[in-house]
Amino acid sequence: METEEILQELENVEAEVRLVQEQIKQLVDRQDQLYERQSELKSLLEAFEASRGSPIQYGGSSSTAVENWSGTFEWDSRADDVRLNVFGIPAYRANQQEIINAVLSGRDVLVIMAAGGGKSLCYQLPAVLREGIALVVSPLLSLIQDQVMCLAALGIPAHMLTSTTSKEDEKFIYKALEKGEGELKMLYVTPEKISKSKRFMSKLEKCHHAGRLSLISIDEAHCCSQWGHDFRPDYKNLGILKTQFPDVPMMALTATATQKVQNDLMEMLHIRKCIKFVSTINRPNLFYMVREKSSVGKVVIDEIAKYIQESYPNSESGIVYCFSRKECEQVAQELRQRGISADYYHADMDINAREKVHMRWSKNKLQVIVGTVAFGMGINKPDVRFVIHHSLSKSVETYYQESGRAGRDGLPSECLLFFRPADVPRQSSMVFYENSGLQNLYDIVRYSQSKKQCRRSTFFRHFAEPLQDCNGMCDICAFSYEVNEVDVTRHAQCIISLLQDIQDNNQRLTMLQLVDKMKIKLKEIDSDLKREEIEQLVLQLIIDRVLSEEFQHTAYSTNAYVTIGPLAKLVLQGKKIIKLEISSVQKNTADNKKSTKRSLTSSALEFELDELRKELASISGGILPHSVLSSQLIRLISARKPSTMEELEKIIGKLKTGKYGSRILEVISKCGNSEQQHDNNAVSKEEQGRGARASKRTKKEKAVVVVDSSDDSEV
Ligand SMILES: Nc1ncnc2c1ncn2[C@@H]1O[C@H](COP(=O)(O)OP(=O)(O)OP(=O)(O)O)[C@@H](O)[C@H]1O
Ligand SMILES: [Mg+2]
Repeated sequence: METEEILQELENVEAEVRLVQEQIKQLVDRQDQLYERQSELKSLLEAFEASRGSPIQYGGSSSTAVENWSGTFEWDSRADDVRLNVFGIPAYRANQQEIINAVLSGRDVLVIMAAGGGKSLCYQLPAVLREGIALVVSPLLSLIQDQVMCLAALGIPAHMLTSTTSKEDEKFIYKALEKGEGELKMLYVTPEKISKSKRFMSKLEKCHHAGRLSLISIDEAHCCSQWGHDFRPDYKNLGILKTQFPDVPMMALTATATQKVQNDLMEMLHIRKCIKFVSTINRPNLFYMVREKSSVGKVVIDEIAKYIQESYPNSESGIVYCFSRKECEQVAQELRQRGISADYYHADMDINAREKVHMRWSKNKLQVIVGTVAFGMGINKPDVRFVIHHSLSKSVETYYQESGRAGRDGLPSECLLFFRPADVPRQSSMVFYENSGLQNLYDIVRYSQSKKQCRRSTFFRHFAEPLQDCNGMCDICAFSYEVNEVDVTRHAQCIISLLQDIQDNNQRLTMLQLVDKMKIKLKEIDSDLKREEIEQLVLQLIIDRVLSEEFQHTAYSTNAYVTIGPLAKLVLQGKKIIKLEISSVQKNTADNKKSTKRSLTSSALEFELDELRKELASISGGILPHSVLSSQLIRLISARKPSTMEELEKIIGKLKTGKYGSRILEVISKCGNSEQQHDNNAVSKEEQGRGARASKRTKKEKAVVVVDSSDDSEV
């Protein structure tokens, strides 16, 4: 062999080795994911088998087979009294009573309950009932402040020990811990206090020694696990609490946790024998929908503005999530120009400016917050009626969390995602280095692209939970689209050979460039695929690992390119058939309109009560309107229209009736006569709104792809 020949072959062999290594890496990643899924499915199966013949697993407690936490307990009547007359809560929600019973029986408890499910009551009520001081660990100052303020409004002595606590308050708290002096029932701290303050820990030990530490509660417990979405290093050290105070019942609470996170946090907190209460992740009051996103920025904003104005004419609260800080500012400004009260929130702002925006929104003085992912865990507003994603989230889990900030009060709310394929490469170039980052992204892309599969089913699958009925609460189930499955294997082969040629010439293509080239090339095979369908196909091939994304760093950004993937060969050999879902018109029948009948507008009385709670909140030392009366209580009062203090007390309890009862009854009697008239108007307005929304959903724009790669991003 000539030297040149050897070199040539060596080069080829090395190139192939690189390719094989890449394929091995992808296969190993895939194997890991499959193992993880396998273990999730096995646990699911075990759970099914364990619960066979006994009550349902989800929505019921996983411990029902062993102990009956819904039976009668000696504290039942005291607990009922505190629930109604102190917290103003007319009835327990799923699992709350069982959890409270387990804690009051002295057991360690893990609570997995969806956002807004009512986890706080599960530790606040036992804290009131048990002798001594309950310690609550919570990750964010804003969450702590909000809770302490709400508890103070209910007359429950709660304090916080954080970086903002004054010397005087600190002294009061330390005295209460050490000597049992002063009134202190609940103490909120950030995890740093446990891991960094020896002084605090020594006071806590004294409190425990004197038998006054009643309960330890770890809120947002998923922060313990590095597999969760919000890992906090200081949460890792909280295991010390169980080691030091083994006889004090500990509760760990979180909104969502995969099996892996659950196991991890039980391990970290040393509560392996805890009783686990898993409620469903389903949020039946949320309506999920996806809309095609125009490539023209202004058109997207027009659509968002129109949607908000038509669906929420009474300035109901909402959030718009954007990809980058720059985008947040632009979108907020453009919404304002269209007459919507909106402001932005992102990590680049100083903390005071951020807090100011948050407070205006919490007090209903601002309708919409346009935020990046930085606007997250601290949000405690229960009456968020809509969450719009201007851009794609990075995973199903993130989308579930972000969209889940809607409707925490249990009332109907909407989650709308604007999707265009061009948003995918800018996300993938941010997440590709994360553990399973690309796979997680592709899962949410699958959610967004699907035209046939119920949106909810994605969440059940992701959290390894059995499917539940969607009840027409997603666009797919509500407006059964007419979908044709078209065999596009030939088109896929064409894409692969085009990419092969490009790679043979040592060139690369971005998704946008590939789609451009394909548009021309497909003419050769007489294809009538539209541009957006080619985009959809390229994305589908990436998700199905026929193609791959590859990344290259420049000084300013990371660029995503499309290359041939591990399964391309199968397609070329005709062993893998590729089908594309193409939807034509939607069947928007009267029937499915009926199934989405959601009561989104309020009656005159609800409106007046909402005004009243704002007024009462501002004269009650700046507490938030929802801690005066929740939206759900407003609905109950409007439905029952109590006319005496006694009747009102049955709905909102003694404490709230004592404080606000006379004003509430005044509003009810004033509104009595005009109510019917307003109701009629409201109904016709709602019908109009729905009609308009339905027709908007039928409208389709043509998508032209523009890849923005220079955006600054939050992550
Ligand atoms: N049994 C109940 N009936 C009516 N409202 C309730 C009940 N329990 C709690 N709530 C209300 O539901 C709202 C959400 O409760 P909470 O803040 O405890 O939710 P959470 O489970 O902690 O959610 P997140 O995961 O978002 O923190 C609050 O306004 C609370 O007052
Ligand atoms: Mg909570």
